[in-house]
Formats: sequence, structure tokens, C-alpha cells
Amino acid sequence: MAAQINPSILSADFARLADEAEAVKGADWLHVDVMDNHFVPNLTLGVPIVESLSRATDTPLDCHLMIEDPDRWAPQYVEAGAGSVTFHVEAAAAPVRLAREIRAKGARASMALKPATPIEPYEDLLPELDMLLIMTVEPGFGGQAFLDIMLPKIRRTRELISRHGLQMWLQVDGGVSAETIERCAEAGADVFVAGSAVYGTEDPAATVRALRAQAERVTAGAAWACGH
Ligand SMILES: O=C(CO)[C@@H](O)[C@H](O)COP(=O)(O)O
Ligand SMILES: [Fe+2]
Repeated sequence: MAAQINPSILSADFARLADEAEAVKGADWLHVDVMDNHFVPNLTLGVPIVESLSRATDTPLDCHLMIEDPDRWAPQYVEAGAGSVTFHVEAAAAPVRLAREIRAKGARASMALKPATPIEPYEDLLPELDMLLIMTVEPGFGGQAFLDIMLPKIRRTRELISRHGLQMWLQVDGGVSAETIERCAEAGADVFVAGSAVYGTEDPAATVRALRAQAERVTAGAAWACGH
């Protein structure tokens, strides 16, 4: 069973984004954190930069929208070239309609949960999604410590996905590193976002390969591992 590693460019040099994408060649996706200074207390980048970045790299873009009114903006990120668009359920007015619109425009639809947001109320939405993102830090900044207390939520979400017989991916984001990735994989995650743990190293591409091998040693033996 493949594990996917998505380096977060939040920890990259924003003046050299094309080079920083090249520095993680071999990564499954490039994780692009879009923040609007309203949904989270930080401001990063928007549609024009995603458009340029999608032209500058062959690695598909996994856009994580930490913004208000994703119902209005998410479709524009698909048009800008994102292969996967994640909106926060706490911000979406109509998550089912939005997921369907993202898929209809040709991208993978994904929904994120902040640490205090439970999965259970959204069980019936799972078939509408290609991926669920469980935040393992409070969204807004890179380099924060992994929240261990999210592991039971990852486990419960994996159980729900299996119970519904879905092939969707389960992503974790925040504080993922060589120290924490195995715990996430054991709990049932199969897509791993890593910012500082990748870009903070001498050879980011080698770190991506090492993290993937580490996670795959766990996911290979998992009962839920049925392929991507
Ligand atoms: O969405 C976010 C933060 O809100 C993440 O994608 C971070 O960018 C991950 O950075 P690290 O915790 O891996 O340094
Ligand atoms: Fe993110």
C-alpha cells in the first residue's frame, strides 16, 4: 500500500517557489497552504500564485484552503490548475454542493477538520469526497508540535471509511515528521503533509523518500490497505 508524502510549501522560500518545487521532485503532491488572515491569523498566497506554480512544476498541487467563503473561491483554485482542493467544513456553507462542484470541474474534492471538529456529524458526506484532511495542529502556521490527541480521531475516521467501503484518502497535516509519521500511519492515515520536516533538511527530496519508506513499512501491513 502506497503512502503519499506532500511537502508543504509554507516552509519553503516564497521568492523561489519554482526552485522549491523542484527541490522535492518525486513528492506525490505539492501541498499549497492558502490563508486569508480571516479563517486563520496568517496570510499566504492566492489564485494567481497557484496558477503560476501549476505551470512551473509537473508535481500536482494539493491546495489546502484555510479561508472564509470557500464556496465562492474553491472552484477558482481548480481553474488555476490545482489537482486537489481541500476546504474546511467549519467555513463551508454548503459542503456537499461544493464537493460536487470541485469534482465536476475535474479536481479531487477534499474536506478538512480543525482539531476540535469531530468527524461523526459528517459521516454521511464521506462518499462525496476523495480525501478527508485531519488537522494535527491548529491551522495557521508551520512548525507547530504534533497533537497526539488527534490519533483517536484518525483511527475512528479510518474505521468509518472502511465501514462504508470507500477508497478515499485520509490526510494528516501538522507536525508530521520522522518522529510522528508512524503513529499517524498506524492510526490509518495514508497521505502525509510535511512542511518543516522536509524543507528544514539538507536534501528535501531524500527526506520525502525516507518519510514515504517509513510510512509504507506501517501501511503495508494495515488491514485497511487496499491500494490507491
Ligand atoms: O496547513 C498547515 C498549517 O496550517 C500545514 O500544511 C503546515 O504548513 C504544516 O507544516 P509543518 O507542521 O509540517 O511544519
Ligand atoms: Fe496545510
